[in-house]
Formats: sequence, C-alpha cells, structure tokens
Amino acid sequence: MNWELIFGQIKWNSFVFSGAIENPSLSEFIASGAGFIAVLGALAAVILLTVKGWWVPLWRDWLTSVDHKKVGIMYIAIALVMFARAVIEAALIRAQQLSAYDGGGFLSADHFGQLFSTHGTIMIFFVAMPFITGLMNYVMPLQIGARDVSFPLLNAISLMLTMAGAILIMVSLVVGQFSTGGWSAYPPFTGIEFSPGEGVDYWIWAVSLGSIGSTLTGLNFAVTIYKKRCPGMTLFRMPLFCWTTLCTSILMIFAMAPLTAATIMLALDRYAGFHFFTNGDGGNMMNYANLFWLFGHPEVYILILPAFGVWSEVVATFASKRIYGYTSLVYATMCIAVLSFAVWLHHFFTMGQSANVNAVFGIATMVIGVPTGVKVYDWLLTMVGGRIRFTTPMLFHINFLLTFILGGMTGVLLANPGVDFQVHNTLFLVAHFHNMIIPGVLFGMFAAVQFWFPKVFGFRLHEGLGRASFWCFAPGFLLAFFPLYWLGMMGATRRTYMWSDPSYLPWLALAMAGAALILAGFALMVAQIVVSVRRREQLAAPLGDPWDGRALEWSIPSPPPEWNFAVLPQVTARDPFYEAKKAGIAYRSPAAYEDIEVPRNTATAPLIGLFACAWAFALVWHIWWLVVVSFVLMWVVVIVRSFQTDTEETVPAATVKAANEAFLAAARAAPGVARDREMTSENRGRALPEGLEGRSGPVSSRAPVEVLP
Ligand code: HEA
Ligand code: HEM
Ligand SMILES: [Cu+2]
Repeated sequence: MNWELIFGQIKWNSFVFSGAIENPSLSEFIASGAGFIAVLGALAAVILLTVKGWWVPLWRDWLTSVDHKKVGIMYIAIALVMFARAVIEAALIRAQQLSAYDGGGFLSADHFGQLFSTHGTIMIFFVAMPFITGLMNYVMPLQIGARDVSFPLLNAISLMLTMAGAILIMVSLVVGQFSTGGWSAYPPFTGIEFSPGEGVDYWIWAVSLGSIGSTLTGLNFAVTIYKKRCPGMTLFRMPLFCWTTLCTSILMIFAMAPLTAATIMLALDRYAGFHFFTNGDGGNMMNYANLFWLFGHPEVYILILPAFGVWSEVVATFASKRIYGYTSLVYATMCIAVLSFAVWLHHFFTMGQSANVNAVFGIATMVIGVPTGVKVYDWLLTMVGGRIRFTTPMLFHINFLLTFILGGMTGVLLANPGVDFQVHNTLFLVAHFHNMIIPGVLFGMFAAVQFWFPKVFGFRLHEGLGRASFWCFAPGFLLAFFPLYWLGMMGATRRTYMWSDPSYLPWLALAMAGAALILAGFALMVAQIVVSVRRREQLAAPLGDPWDGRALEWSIPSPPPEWNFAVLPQVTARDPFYEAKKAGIAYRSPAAYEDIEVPRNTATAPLIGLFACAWAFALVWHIWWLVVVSFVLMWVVVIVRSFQTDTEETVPAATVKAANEAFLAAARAAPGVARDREMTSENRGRALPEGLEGRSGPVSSRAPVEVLP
C-alpha cells in the first residue's frame, strides 16, 4: 500500500514524541511533554464523559444547540482552555529568556520560535476572540430584549469553525510542528523557500477557519442589532455594551476579509507556486504586510471595544449611577471604529515609506487617543458622586483605568515615527501591547465573567477568591511587563531566545516573577470557580438581579429560560430595568402569554465543524483524498440541511406562563431589590413614566454587596 497516498506527508518522525527518542534534550522533552499532556487531557475528557454518561447530554444539549446562550458559553470554554495553554507558553518564554544569558537557556531556537508564535496566535485568535464573541453572544440579545440572534444556525457554525481552528492548533502539539513566524507570519520567511515544513500551514488553516467564523459572527450580530431590538429599544437606548458589540461587528465584517485574503494568498504561494509575496518573480511581501495590518490594526480594536462595553456596564452598576456621557461614549466608539481603518501603516514605519506617508499615519494614530480619552473621562466622572461598591469587577475596572492610560501613552509614543525607529520590534513594543491587552481586554473579560456569572448559572462566584486572584493578576501584570519598557529602551529585541548583556538580567528576573504571579492568579481563578460550584447553594442568586442591575438581562430569571423573555419587553428609557424598579413597576405580570417558537437543535453545525477540521488537517499534511472527501461532505451537510423544513418547535403559552409567573411571584416576595420596589395596587400595570430618559439616576438605596465567605 502506498503510505503517502493514505497519510500524505505524515511520517513516524512527524510525531512529537519521536524527537525526544531520536534527539534527547530538555527542549525535546518539554515539547514531548506538552504533546503528552494534550493527549492525556483528551483521554481524560473521553474517560470522564464515558464514566459519567455525559456523551449524550453533551451532544443533545450543547454541541447541537443553536441557543445563543449555550453558543456563548461554549465560546468562553474554548477561550479558557486555550488560555491555560498560552499562559503556560508565556511562562516558558519568560523562563527561557531569564536563563538564556550568553548561550544558556533550555529551549532550542526552533522550539522557542514555535512558542512565541503559538502564544501570540492562540492569545489573539483563540483566547481573546472567542472570549469577546462568547460574551457578546450571551449578553447582547438579552440586553436588546431579543429571543436569539438573527441567524442562530449561522452562529453555531461560526462557533464550530472557531472550535475546528482551536483543535487544529492543539493537534499541532502532537503531530508535526507549528510555525516559527510569529502571530503575523510575514513572508518571505513564511514562504515555502524559508519554511518548507507543515508549521506555517497549521498557522494558515487555523487562522483562516477562525477568521471565516468571525466574519460570519460580525454579519450575524450587526443584523441582530439592527433587526431584533424589542419594541421601544431605539439605538440610542441600547446599553453601551450593545453599541460596542455593533461597532466590533462592523469591524469584523470589514477587517477579517483582508486577513482571509492574506492567508489564502499565502497558501496559494506555498501550495501552488503563486508568487504574491515572494522575493522575486514579481512578488512583493509588502503586499502581505499591508493586508495583514489592514486586518491587524482594526483587530486590536475588535478586541478592546467589547471590553470598553463591559467597563461601561461595570462602572455604572457598581457606582450605582447612570453612566456619565452616554452619547459621547457612543460617538467615541464610532470614531475609534472608523479611525482604526486609517492607521495600519504604523506597524511598519520602518519598512521604507517616505517620511511624509509615515507622518500622515503617525498623526492619524495619535488622533485615536482623543476619543479614547473621552471614554476615560466619562468613566471617571461616572464614579464621581456615585456610591461605589468595591466588588471584584470594580477592582478590575479601577486597575484598568490606571494602567490602560499608561499603555495608551506608550502607544502614542510609538505613533511618532522617529521614536518608533528606535524601539520598533523591541520589548518596548511587547510591553505596549500587553499593557493594552491584559488590563484592557483580558481583565475586561475576567471582570465580565465575575459580573455575568450569576446571570448565566444562577449563583455568584466566591468574592474572596475573586479578590485574591485580582491581587495576583494586577501586580503580576505590572511586574511582568513594566520591566520590558526598560529592556526595550536598552535595546532588547522581541522574539529573542538568547542575549549577552548582563544588565538585562535583573529586569528579566522581575518579569519572570510577574509571570509567576499571573499564573498564581489564574490558579486562584480556577479555584474560585471550583469552590463556587461546590458552594452554589450558599451563593445562589436565582432571582436574576444580584447587583441591582440596570439593563434588561437582569429582569429575567438566572439562568434565563431558553426563550429569554416570556413576553418581549416594552422599553421607554435607557437603563430600562433600573427605571422600572425605581418606578415600582418591575416584575409586573404581562396581560397575556403567547406560544413561542424556538429553533430546534441540529447536527448541522458540529458536522460542518468536524469536516472543516478534517479538511484543514488534510491540507496541512497534503492528504489529498481527505481534502476532497471532507470538502464534499461539508457541502453535503449544507445541502441536506437546506431541504429541512421542520426546524423550529413551539413552546406552549401555558408552559411559558407557569415558569414566568413562578419567577415573578418569587421576585416580588424576595427581600432586597424586589422588596424595596414592591408592587402595589397603584403601580401595577402602569406604564413607565415618560421623560425618565435623560434624568440622572439616583444613588442606589441598596446596601453595598456583602463579601461572601
Ligand atoms: C487592545 C489592543 C491595543 C490597543 C487598544 C492599542 C492602542 C494603541 N496603539 Fe497599539 N498595538 C497593539 C495592541 C493595541 N494597541 C498590538 C498587539 C501591537 C503590536 C503587534 C505586533 O507587532 O505584534 C501594537 C502596536 C502598535 C504600534 C506599532 C509599533 C511598532 O510596531 O513599532 C503603534 C504605533 O503607533 C501603536 C499605537 C497605538 C496607539 C496610539 C493606541 C491608542 O489607541 C491608545 C489610546 C489611548 C490613550 C492615549 C490613553 C487614554 C487617553 C487619555 C487619558 C487622553 C489623553 C491623551 C492623549 C490625547 C494623548 N500600537
Ligand atoms: C497572561 C500573561 C501573558 C504573559 C506573561 C505574556 C508573555 C509574552 C511574552 C514573554 C511574549 C514574547 C515576547 C518576545 O517577543 O520576546 C509574548 C508575545 C506575545 N503575546 Fe503575550 N503574554 C501574556 C498574555 C497575552 C495575551 C492575553 C495576549 C493577547 C490576547 C498576548 C499576545 C501576545 C502576542 C500577540 C505576542 C507576540 C507574538 C509574536 O511575537 O508573534 N499575550 N507574550
Ligand atoms: Cu496598530
């Protein structure tokens, strides 16, 4: 039998374990160990699912679900698993750099190159992207008073494409190697001549799958926000998180396309001998740099805007005050979104444009500081005069304000081409972007988890452990990244696996200590989740409104029913739920209930994801029969689905009524918010008073959130 016909380019020595046998070294053992852990982890999951009998529920209730809430949770689960891997890789990079004085260190140059490439690629495409996408999925439809997104099946397909990409990257731990070309994968280095192996192909197909998934998500969410808002929810009554979701979705639609184009063109160069980006034959790698950063710069705002939305929700809720400067926050978000398409060139000031071109793009970049500053001042002014509750999300918010400004300022420094020539591609740059992404995006997502967890699962997270993890994360970040500003100015370049200037050592040691603290923070966060699950009875918050919330998601039970809203809400003001509580008309019984149509679960999306994953794997290894078979199967699934007509089921009005009336009765009877704003015979059935909009909300009369044991 012809091996190559069946297995393509996979050979015995493609498996990571073979390296440790043929060429034993610490670096190879670590690589094999990682492969081993991946295999063991997968095996452990299979055994757990089998022993507990969870296969059927996993398939029936989760993988085949098209419910935006479950899709959102699955996105965040992917993000957390991938974060665990990428943060360990960061610690290895740090340890290598600390020990690498004058040829020391324990990793081979090649292994080190794979580590920073997978770390960057995973963190951006398979941690930050799924995290924000999962969060937008869960929260946005609830906040606009919708029952789901506009295209629930498409939503599930986006998820499964992202999952396929993540699985492909995990497979690269075991079979073959990953790219050493960094997260931006510049040719000609990533061309076939300089990187002939499978590594770059893993990067290309994993990123392409994620990128197509994100394009579809962008379309889906933008249409949802335009079309599915509940009665009375005008655009300018939407919570700010929905505004940032809208802007991010539009950015996704326009920015992911150049990335997909770049990866496919790079693939054509590598597989079919095209020369879009080659050094000779009429190719030009600058085309790649332009396409990549035409995506890459908006990408960083795709990540930060939803986080800005989270910060707006968090600060208004925990300052117990209406957000300051709502309209200016909306316009600032729009400005940032538009400007983000006009600055991509600042990523390659040093690559040969004229000084004038650099100046134009440098100024455009600096201008983004203005709308961002508007946001910062709005958040600060929201806190002024508020009654601040120092919960974990609020601690993250204050830390965000303090550190994000510093990172923004170093961005403005980099926007000056003269300065950039000095520090481009040094650790100064690495410090800048981690300084934006970690306190801004990552901690924004952590704050969001703390904030919305009780909504999703019906019980709170343990507050003490949450604070403990915060107190590791926040100083850990400072220690891990501020020394890099110094190192960068001393000339330490990024992506270096070895160095020879002894004055680097103390700074690298500090950075290592910081990375260790961040790992400790992550461990505490995992502990927090485990402890909270165990104590869920004690931490229960089933009535849906644990923080004295403001937007519509807090007006329904926790966890929300499949149909979200028993009756679509009628909105007459911003912060509609808060205003309703204030007017004493929250938790009113609706006049009548109707049957609700919900989409049926379907195997379509997971099958498409499965075949997409097989297709990408086959492309990486040139297994041509599998390329054809999986591609055809993917389309067979699509065609079969298009003939199905019975795709929805009806929840009878009586079922909805029973569930909702039980919830409303409990909410009215409960102490706390419901009691303070008790239903009375006078206010029952009364519409929300007109003119509430624009009036600044009063300081909440509620006691601050107690710290749970
Ligand atoms: C979430 C991610 C994120 C965010 C929000 C930003 C925001 C900004 N970035 Fe950053 N950046 C990255 C992630 C991010 N960046 C990444 C990942 C890279 C490198 C990729 C790579 O090469 O691998 C990078 C690289 C990068 C470069 C390229 C440098 C080089 O390669 O040599 C430049 C240069 O101009 C730059 C500038 C800026 C600026 C001006 C902002 C501004 O938006 C910042 C605005 C914020 C403030 C200014 C603070 C708050 C404002 C006030 C308090 C008001 C008062 C202040 C003024 C009016 C100035 N960034
Ligand atoms: C949580 C703690 C983190 C630590 C300790 C860490 C550490 C590092 C280190 C040491 C590098 C290599 C620097 C070099 O080139 O010498 C790096 C690169 C990088 N990191 Fe992180 N990081 C962390 C989180 C994140 C997050 C959350 C993101 C994005 C969401 C991210 C994105 C990147 C990117 C894009 C690169 C560049 C990769 C490349 O050069 O191609 N990191 N990080
Ligand atoms: Cu940029």
